[in-house]
Amino acid sequence: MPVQSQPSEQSEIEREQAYVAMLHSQVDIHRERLARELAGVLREQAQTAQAQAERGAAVGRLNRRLAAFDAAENGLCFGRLDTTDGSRRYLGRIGVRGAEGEEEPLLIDWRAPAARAFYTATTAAPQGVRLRRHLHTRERRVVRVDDELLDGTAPAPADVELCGEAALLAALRAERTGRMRDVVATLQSEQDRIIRSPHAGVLVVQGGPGTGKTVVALHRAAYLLYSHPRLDERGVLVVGPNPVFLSYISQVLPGLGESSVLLATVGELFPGVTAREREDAAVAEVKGRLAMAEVVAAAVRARQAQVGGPVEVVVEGERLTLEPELLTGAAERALADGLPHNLARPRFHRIVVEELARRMAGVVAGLEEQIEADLAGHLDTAALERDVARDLAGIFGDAPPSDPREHEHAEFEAAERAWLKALPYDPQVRALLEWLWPALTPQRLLEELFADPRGLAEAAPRLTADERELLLREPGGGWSPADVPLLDEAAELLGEDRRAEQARRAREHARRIEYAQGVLDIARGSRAAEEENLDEAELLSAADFLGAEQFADRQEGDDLRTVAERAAADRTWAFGHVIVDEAQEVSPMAWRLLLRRCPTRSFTVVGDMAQSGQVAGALSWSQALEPFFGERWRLERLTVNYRTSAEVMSASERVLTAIHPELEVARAVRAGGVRPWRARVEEDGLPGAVAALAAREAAAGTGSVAVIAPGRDLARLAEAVRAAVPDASWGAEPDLERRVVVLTARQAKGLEFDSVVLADPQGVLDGSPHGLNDLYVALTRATERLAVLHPGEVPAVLEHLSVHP
Ligand SMILES: Nc1ncnc2c1ncn2[C@@H]1O[C@H](COP(=O)(O)OP(=O)(O)OP(=O)(O)O)[C@@H](O)[C@H]1O
Repeated sequence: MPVQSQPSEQSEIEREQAYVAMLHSQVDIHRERLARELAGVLREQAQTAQAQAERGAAVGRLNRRLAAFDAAENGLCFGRLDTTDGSRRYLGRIGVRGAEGEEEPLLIDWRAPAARAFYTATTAAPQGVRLRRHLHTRERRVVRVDDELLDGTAPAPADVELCGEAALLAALRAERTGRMRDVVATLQSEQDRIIRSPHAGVLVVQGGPGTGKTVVALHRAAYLLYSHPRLDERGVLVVGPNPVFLSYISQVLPGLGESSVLLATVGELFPGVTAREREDAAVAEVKGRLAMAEVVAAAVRARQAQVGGPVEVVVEGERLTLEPELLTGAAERALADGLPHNLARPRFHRIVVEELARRMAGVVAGLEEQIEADLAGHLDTAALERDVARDLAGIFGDAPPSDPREHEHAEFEAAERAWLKALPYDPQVRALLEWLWPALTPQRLLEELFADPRGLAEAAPRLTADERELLLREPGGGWSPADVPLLDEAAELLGEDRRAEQARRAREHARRIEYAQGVLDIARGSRAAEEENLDEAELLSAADFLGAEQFADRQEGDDLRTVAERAAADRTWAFGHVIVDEAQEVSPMAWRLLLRRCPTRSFTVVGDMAQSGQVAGALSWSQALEPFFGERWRLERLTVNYRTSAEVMSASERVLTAIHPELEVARAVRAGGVRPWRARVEEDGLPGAVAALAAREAAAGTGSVAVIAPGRDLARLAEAVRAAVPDASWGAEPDLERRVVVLTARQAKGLEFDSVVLADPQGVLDGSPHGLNDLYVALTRATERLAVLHPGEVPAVLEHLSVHP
């Protein structure tokens, strides 16, 4: 272990205080300048659409920079590196430049290459670093410094070396608040390597509980946004397993000054749909299977003129028959360029209307012919007329008269054109076209599919009858998170016919121009009236600068939403990078959705296969990712557990072995905590015992307490806990900032608490086919204390815990 020297002299702290104070005043100057610049841009008149877009971009950029300055207010500067060549660098949450002309920055951003040694220099490989100093600050005050000398005077440790061990352990010992914090000051070398790995391609990070996978994922988002400034425009998507988890991590990126990041569950990624319906894990599992892509595609195909026999329509009393082959041919032509359903629809309709028009024109021509033929039976006047005309032409040398068939053809074409115009308004024809090829929204397609046992059987022949039964439901019941990837799949295949919307916008725009013209005319009119009394300068008005169109554009206003807000509202938004946390939870159908959100396939995927709670969860990363990325992904591992004490980790060891004998338990950095224990309680006494223990834990310290229990028993236990601790929180979206929360293992995924009371481990095991994984998640949430209360026998995997006296 490197030497941890605690400079006793107050003077060291004072010295650093002076530097930190100077940094803050410099930041204040920059901030003021930025605020002035922003106010100036907001005052500017953007007169064209392009200028408006540029103004919007400038406002976004300045706002982001101001947010970064604000976020850096706490912990602005947290480190110092002294090198063997005598130079010194300060590191912080943002970079701070000195006065004009000064080359060296006053503070180096933690993401800059020059900051890297702070996270990676070790006694064995000091990289020219002599001293690494951690500065602990409270608001703008320096309260402590921790030093490590890497100059070779200390022996290299035999085990893995921690960077800034004192600062790290202090961070890990701090009580949990219900919100994750950033750890820029104490990132470890293996984490740093992953955070800075190249942006392109797919990076998979496997690590046991508490190894900092979430920490790495979020700091990587901040790193990528810093080192690839263009990413700011497309934004980064961070996907988490549930809203509770997202609220737990929600402060980290804003705290790092990054706002171009959208945090969402997969269920939140279809704008306009709130997927809150709960459903059985078995139903969600079927919906998540890759085979569902084919089911949705078949359901769409079934709505594209798939008829069992000839189709008839009556127009003006005429019965016309369309053969199935004709309709199939029309469908193929409509889809020829790979158009989605709703965009191919007008084409299909046109082809069918053309056919009907041709037939109607033919019918009418046929009728005329019939009448003429009847007349000809009496006298062939037409032939006679033709002979006379030919004779006359021979006498006077005229061109021979045109072939009457040409005339008939022209008549036919005119009739056809008339029908082409008229048929789309014929109610019967319209009904037929709508039936053959309806306009579909993803919602309508799925609601109709899931309400129709026959249609579902045809679309999903590879599912068993029982599996199809799981999918059937009444329409109008709302959407579940597992429906969202299906809606997205349907949206891709259906496409959106935006012509109506575009026409509406065009009309609206024209109306605005007309209105603007009126305003300008009034302005000019009133000026003419006042001209005699006013100076030239005072006469300048909107009318002098703007045309009606520009004026109308200005009325429409700028789009000042952040990148994250715009991305959240747009299903087709392409993110620059996607981070998937707890990725072992992501179903194949959800992967397809995520791939669409990032066509460049730039992904960071973090998770732990041992914590998979999916019924048909993938057993390995290869199995999970191969269908989407093939072999094109890199695997990194995190091996050190920062959350859980060695004692708590060893309590969960047998569970891990039962799940995946080949997975190694992550090495815990902290030992010497409280030993986990178990106690048997009477079945009836479980709620009372859980409540009493939760109340005791809450009273014992200031840290957070979680009761983790099987879903089927959650309400009963939560009520008992609330009787003892009235402000305890539970439910669909529990408030993590309360001292005591009651959760299922599924809800607790990714979270951590100072103390965990696990109620009824057998119930957790029995609650899902992946009960062992859920139990593993529950056990590994504790940072300090873990107690297990079991009604009846203890599950074998927990037998080794010491029994509470
Ligand atoms: N370098 C670090 N410095 C300080 N704290 C750290 C560091 N790395 C991780 N931690 C802390 O360890 C805890 C666990 O981190 P995190 O939640 O990222 O782990 P995880 O691998 O995602 O865990 P799980 O799989 O159980 O969800 C958090 O409190 C985090 O702040």
